[in-house]
Amino acid sequence: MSDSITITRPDDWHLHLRDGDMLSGVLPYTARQFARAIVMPNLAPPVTTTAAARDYRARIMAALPRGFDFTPLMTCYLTDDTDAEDIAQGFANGVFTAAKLYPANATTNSAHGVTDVANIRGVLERMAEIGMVLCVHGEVTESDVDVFDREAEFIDRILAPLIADLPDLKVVFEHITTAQAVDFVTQAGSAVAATITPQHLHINRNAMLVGGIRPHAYCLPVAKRELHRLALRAAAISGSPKFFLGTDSAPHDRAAKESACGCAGIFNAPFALESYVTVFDEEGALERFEGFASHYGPDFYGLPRNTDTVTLRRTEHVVPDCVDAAGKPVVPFHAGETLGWAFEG
Ligand SMILES: NC(=O)N[C@@H](CC(=O)O)C(=O)O
Ligand SMILES: [Zn+2]
Ligand SMILES: [Zn+2]
Repeated sequence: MSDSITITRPDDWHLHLRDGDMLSGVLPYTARQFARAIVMPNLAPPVTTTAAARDYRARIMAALPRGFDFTPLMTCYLTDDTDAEDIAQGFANGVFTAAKLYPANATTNSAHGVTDVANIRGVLERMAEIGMVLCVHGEVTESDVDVFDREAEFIDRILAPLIADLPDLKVVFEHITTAQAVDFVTQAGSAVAATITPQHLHINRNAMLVGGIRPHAYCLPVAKRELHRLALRAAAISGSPKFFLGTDSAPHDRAAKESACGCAGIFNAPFALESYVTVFDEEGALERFEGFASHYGPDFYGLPRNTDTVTLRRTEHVVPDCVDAAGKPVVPFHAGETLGWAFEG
């Protein structure tokens, strides 16, 4: 039983950094562990143009404390009116790394999202030509579809036809939560990959609903039955380069979560690597952690792997009930639990 593990420094391929005080408050937690992160564009208003992404990236860099080496990789929030020329130029200029498909009203700040993928067919075709990755929040939004079925329905109704139509388009099916998504990604060609969050490896829907309603376990896509969690764990530790790390760390201040209509999102940035490595350890797959955390993401995006390393050590520590994010209290994932691994840097 090894007491420590040293791996190539990881990147986070799905992250919400927010803006303003919240940005300053949460950024150090991510920058402490990760070299780069795919930064989600669902601000209010969303980041829909190269100019807006350039400004947002500058605000992120201004919020980064001295001594951290961190590179934000920006994404473009696709709308029905996205200009293919603008995002292609943003990609060519190194402002955009990817573009993000939010089905309209699927999740937090997605009201300006795409109402029908047919409306962005030209943009997606252009992205396929230039090799720009499409990140997807994969849930349908029809009111007659049960919330627990929305990801599986998305595969059948939207994703499978899209991939058949544009087989060269690089697609990351983000924060997958179902066995159906695991199967779909496994069987798809090499242009299709998926990210997996720590929470979906640790919790099923009971964690949210048994013994009281627990708003800090609520995120979208919502955690599913145990059989899905087990399928996700098997995928994460499989060694398949199609599955890699994306935390979907999504901070909301405590009051916005503990509400009659609580926001979706789990803030896992403070102990993200500790959370993931626990899963690989429990599964007896520590030797496959580095691929998932540090290799398959950059390989898929066509970016170089990081060259420095980080170390995690087997040490018990209790996760605080609440952390401060520039004056705002935010409840972290695993609050009050004891984790068996600590990040050393
Ligand atoms: N995952 C979440 O539950 N919430 C995210 C949005 C998202 O990734 O869908 C957020 O921005 O809060
Ligand atoms: Zn999402
Ligand atoms: Zn997200």
